[in-house]
Amino acid sequence: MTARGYFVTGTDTGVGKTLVSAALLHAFAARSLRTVGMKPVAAGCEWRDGVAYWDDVEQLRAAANVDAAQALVNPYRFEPAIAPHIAAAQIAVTIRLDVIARACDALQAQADVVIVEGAGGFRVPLNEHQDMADLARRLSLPVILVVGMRLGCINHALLSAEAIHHAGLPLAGWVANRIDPAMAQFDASLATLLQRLNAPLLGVVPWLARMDFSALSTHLLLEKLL
Ligand SMILES: Nc1ncnc2c1ncn2[C@@H]1O[C@H](COP(=O)(O)OP(=O)(O)OP(=O)(O)O)[C@@H](O)[C@H]1O
Ligand SMILES: C[C@H](N)[C@H](N)CCCCCC(=O)O
Ligand SMILES: [Mg+2]
Repeated sequence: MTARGYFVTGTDTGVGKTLVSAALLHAFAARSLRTVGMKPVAAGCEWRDGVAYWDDVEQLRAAANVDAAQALVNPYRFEPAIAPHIAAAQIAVTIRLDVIARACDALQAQADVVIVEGAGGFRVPLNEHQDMADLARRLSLPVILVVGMRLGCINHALLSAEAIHHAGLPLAGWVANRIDPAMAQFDASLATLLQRLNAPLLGVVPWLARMDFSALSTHLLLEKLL
């Protein structure tokens, strides 16, 4: 539990990375640590009264106890909810890892723990040559894998773990997030992942009708983090 931050990835987009990242921020804050969230690349905004909002960025900011500058928390944001390298190319922007790494350094100087949320899964491209795996490696952060528990997640989780290992990064832990309350064979699937993922299970997040990140943080066992 001594890492200066974690890179939160997932088995896919929409599997609960933001939810788990927010819960982690609350859990670390409950241990009297200064926390900040980072969403280096956000794709897909909501418009409210003519103003664009990126929900992940808002949620991470709300869950953190350090109020860091928006440009550090979220160096890159794109309007359409599409793959980031495509969104960037559409407006002639190149996502640069050095820009993100500098912002992360600045956040680390302001907080004890920085929770960096990826976008989509671990091999989502960021520019012509680099992807999320390169970013996690550049930031030198241990990885937390959020497994969205639904049919197909066993394969996605094992492939993600393999890619994290291949990137030379520690898989500090994984979280089973129950995104499909009707999933058949939930217990057997969880048992399979427990047997085959070579990392501690930090918690099982139940299907939640209402979001309560603070209560949710009690489902995460931080002491199991490497
Ligand atoms: N355990 C859960 N119970 C109920 N709803 C959930 C649960 N986990 C996630 N969700 C819902 O699923 C949706 C996707 O979750 P979330 O935004 O955290 O995914 P993500 O992995 O961060 O996606 P992205 O790749 O877009 O960042 C959200 O509407 C969230 O509220
Ligand atoms: C728009 C979405 N919610 C994420 N921000 C980006 C997901 C990119 C997925 C790319 C892919 O793997 O095909
Ligand atoms: Mg998210």
